[in-house]
Amino acid sequence: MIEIKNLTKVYRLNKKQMMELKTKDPKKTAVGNLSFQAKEGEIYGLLGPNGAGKTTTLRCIATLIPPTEGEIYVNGYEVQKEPKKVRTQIGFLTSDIKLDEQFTVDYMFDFFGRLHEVEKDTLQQRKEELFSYFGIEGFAHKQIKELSTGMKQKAAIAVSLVHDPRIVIFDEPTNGLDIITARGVTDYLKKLRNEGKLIVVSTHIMSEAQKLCDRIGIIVDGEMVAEGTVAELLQQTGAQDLEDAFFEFYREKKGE
Ligand SMILES: Nc1ncnc2c1ncn2[C@@H]1O[C@H](COP(=O)(O)OP(=O)(O)OP(=O)(O)O)[C@@H](O)[C@H]1O
Repeated sequence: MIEIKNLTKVYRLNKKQMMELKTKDPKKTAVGNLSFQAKEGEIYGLLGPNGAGKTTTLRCIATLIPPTEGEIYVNGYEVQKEPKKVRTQIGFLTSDIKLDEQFTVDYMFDFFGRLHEVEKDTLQQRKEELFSYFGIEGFAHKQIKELSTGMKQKAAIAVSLVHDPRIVIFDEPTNGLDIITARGVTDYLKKLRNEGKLIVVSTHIMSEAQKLCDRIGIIVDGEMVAEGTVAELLQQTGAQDLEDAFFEFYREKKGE
């Protein structure tokens, strides 16, 4: 289970960033007072436009950056107090993941398996399962720098799942993938959910959120503006689909 209580993340901007944003304020609040819970057996989606604060929230959950204020509990472990314990519970994937270019997928999988102290036979079994599911066998022994974007993404997904985490956090899981590979990824996330795991994804693709997520939190300007199942969000707005519902919440937040 993930519990987020009043998460606020403020970035300190450098001079270049201040110039780019045309601001004199050296602080940027990316996420403000955000709270939500997500449980095992569901796919929870953070839905929001570019710059809404989705990646920042996921990175705080994954212990990659510290919250400025608030608390995040991952299966009872607080991210700032017990980050190592939190990392044993989660698999984190982001589309800008850096896999070492000169190594092979096979090597990276074994390397991360050892890092997570996965027992040798279990590691082999998981490798066979994941490589077969994502069609990685054909390029498992190629250097990462030789792979296409989609191949790299598949490799990154397999590596992030090496320790069979109870919670899977994917930042824009289908980013850069063709429709067939994207379907393979979303089907796999559903399979994990059906096995009782908790999946948290971020997306700005309405159709993906509508089809994939059991519950959705809509984020605008770092704040949660609505939360619920697709049916609940449609009911709250009287909209026909998630895109229309999103615009209702968006306009309300922006005072339009
Ligand atoms: N390292 C950083 N330093 C300064 N500002 C940042 C930093 N990272 C993100 N931001 C700013 O914080 C805000 C939220 O960014 P974030 O990447 O979390 O949004 P997002 O919802 O994931 O957007 P996208 O869909 O474009 O990936 C944006 O205004 C962004 O410019």
